[in-house]
Amino acid sequence: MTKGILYVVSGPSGVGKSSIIKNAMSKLEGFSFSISYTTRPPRPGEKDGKDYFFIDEKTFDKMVENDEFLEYAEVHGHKYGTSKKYIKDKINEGMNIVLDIDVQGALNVVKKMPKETVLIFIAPPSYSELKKRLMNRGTEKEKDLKIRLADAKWELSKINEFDYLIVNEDLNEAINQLISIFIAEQIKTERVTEHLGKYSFFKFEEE
Ligand SMILES: Nc1ncnc2c1ncn2[C@@H]1O[C@H](COP(=O)(O)OP(=O)(O)OP(=O)(O)O)[C@@H](O)[C@H]1O
Ligand SMILES: Nc1nc2c(ncn2[C@@H]2O[C@H](COP(=O)(O)O)[C@@H](O)[C@H]2O)c(=O)[nH]1
Repeated sequence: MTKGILYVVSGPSGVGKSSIIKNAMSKLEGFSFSISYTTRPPRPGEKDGKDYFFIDEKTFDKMVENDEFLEYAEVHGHKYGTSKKYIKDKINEGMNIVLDIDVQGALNVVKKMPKETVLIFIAPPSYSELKKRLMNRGTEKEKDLKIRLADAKWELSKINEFDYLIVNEDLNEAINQLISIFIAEQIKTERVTEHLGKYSFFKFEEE
């Protein structure tokens, strides 16, 4: 069975990761989104089991103790983690998985699953545009907004560790670029040649 690919989409808070991922995934089949666990309180309109699994600190710490996370991190003052079982099961079933996680998390995932992981960084056209997007979204209080913008500086310094860089200036262009990465990675020679059983061209037979 062909293994799935783990697409890890990362970048500063407010850059547009969720907007790009949701749009790209709505246009493709065979992709599944990994819903993270978090101790952050839900925002208005967010649903448990759809946007995140919203859990308390005690439950989160218990999951860490039980080794249930592929990776977990404290991000902008809250804890976030990726389910190890979900990822391993889906990848082994041949499903492609999309993760929306922070930069520390992304770098930890690639260490654990280097063969399956594709790292994609989403950058803003400028720092002031990032600030504007976060402020317009209006989901964070002044204090949290400052933390997210301060964290962005470190995150942006890690761009070179990623396989792909998308600058999200025009949203539609960014969506198309993500879709292109998704598709191109599926036809990488190293992935295709592992599963050539059903084709005969490589046998150089005359028909
Ligand atoms: N290209 C764009 N131009 C202008 N606004 C954008 C663009 N892309 C996304 N936005 C807006 O920026 C805001 C932040 O986007 P989004 O919530 O998708 O970011 P995010 O990276 O997922 O944030 P977080 O990491 O905090 O979850 C939203 O209000 C979204 O509508
Ligand atoms: N390391 C991880 N980071 C995660 C995970 N799930 C989400 N995130 C990242 O957290 C920030 C903030 O998200 P928000 O929903 O509170 O705005 C963002 O960068 C996400 O990508 C995870 O499981 N692990």
